[in-house]
Amino acid sequence: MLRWLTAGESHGQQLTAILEGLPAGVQVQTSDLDVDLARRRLGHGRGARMSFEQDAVTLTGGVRHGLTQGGPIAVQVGNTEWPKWTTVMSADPVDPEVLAGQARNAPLTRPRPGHADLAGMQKYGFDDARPVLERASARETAARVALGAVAKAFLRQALGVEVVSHVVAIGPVTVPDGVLPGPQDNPRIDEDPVRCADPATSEAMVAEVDDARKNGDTLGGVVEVVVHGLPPGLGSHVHWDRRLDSRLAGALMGVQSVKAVEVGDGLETARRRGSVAHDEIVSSEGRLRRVTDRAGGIEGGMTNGEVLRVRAAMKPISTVPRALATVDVATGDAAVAINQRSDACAVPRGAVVMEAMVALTLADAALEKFGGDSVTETRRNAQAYLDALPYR
Ligand SMILES: Cc1cc2nc3c(=O)[nH]c(=O)nc-3n(C[C@H](O)[C@H](O)[C@H](O)COP(=O)(O)O)c2cc1C
Ligand SMILES: C=C(O[C@@H]1CC(C(=O)O)=C[C@@H](OP(=O)(O)O)[C@H]1O)C(=O)O
Repeated sequence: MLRWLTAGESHGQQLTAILEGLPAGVQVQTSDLDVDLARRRLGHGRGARMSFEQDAVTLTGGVRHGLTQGGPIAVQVGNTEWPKWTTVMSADPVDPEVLAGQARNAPLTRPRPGHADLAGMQKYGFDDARPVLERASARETAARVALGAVAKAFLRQALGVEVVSHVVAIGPVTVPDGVLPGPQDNPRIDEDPVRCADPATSEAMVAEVDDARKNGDTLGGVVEVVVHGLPPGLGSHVHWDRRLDSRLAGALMGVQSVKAVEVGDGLETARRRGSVAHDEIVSSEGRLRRVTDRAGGIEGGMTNGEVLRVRAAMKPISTVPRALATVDVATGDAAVAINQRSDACAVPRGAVVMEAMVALTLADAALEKFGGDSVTETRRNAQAYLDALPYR
């Protein structure tokens, strides 16, 4: 079983993450984590913080000389602005007079509709949104992305699996049907500012983000994670919490701002007749293949050996510069919501987070199926299973 945990606040010293249960012998080094962290920082619509944040990452446990050792993998991601926040975010008590002199410590009492502010203040008994937004912030996703890079390395080395993603919608601008990145075609942020695999749509998406920003507004959208090379049989039909689609949906819904998850053609499939909703099976060159992949590579809660496709819909950013109506909870008066530095559209960045969540979930399912204390053992077990499959 693979387990992972994150800790840390958006303006604290650092984020901390632990991944427990990964076999020994996975080749991974700091630069692999850096690559995905850099991808998560970029994308049209990002806010000011992402232009200077360094995501200083350190592997502090579980990896030696570029190889996992079988023990928990520990990662730290430093927050670049920490020196400005040492007092306000101090773990130890601070002299109230010193705190009072800190503008950054002024209580945030005008909760943003759509953010965690108000419900979090009510639930935890705070009269200030600071402690809520510090942990609700998607800053935390940097820690997940660092772990996701490790999970991707495992999937590639054990099973030859590639996890890629692309942006399929920003606001109302949507890619045409049938656009699907191949295993080596992960849209590159240095080539496409919104990581959309269709150039014409990408241009329209950029214009949509510019227009929203100009009007003091924000946008959401949809990302698709595409996984190539999966064997059939990850997950199970036998119990609800072992279904891979259920686990993937939970993992993706666990990302800040995700409000819907679709597997394969998802909602569109619900509108079709059965005769055109499923993926007919044919025998071709000695192998069983599907003519289509409407199911998105999952049937009965298990991978079916086809390309896995899952989509996650992110709502528009709730820190809307054209501030929304709220109530100042300190006075009870009508007010405009907190408006602080923020992304205008985080969808291209969010896609990298979704990749990480899918990679971690699949690595867990792969270890459940094939086990292995070393990656060599996992690979051998997976190969023996594939070799013994009665129908391929
Ligand atoms: C990569 C990423 C970046 C985000 N950036 C911001 C942001 O800059 N400002 C903001 O208000 N919300 C941002 N969000 C969304 C909030 O974190 C999220 O809406 C909030 O935590 C409330 O959770 P909920 O939307 O799931 O209800 C971002 C989300 C993601 C995934
Ligand atoms: C810090 C990140 O995203 C943040 C997510 C976020 C939110 O409310 O979710 C609000 C903003 O935080 P800040 O006020 O510090 O600029 C974003 O920048 C990040 O992705 O690393």
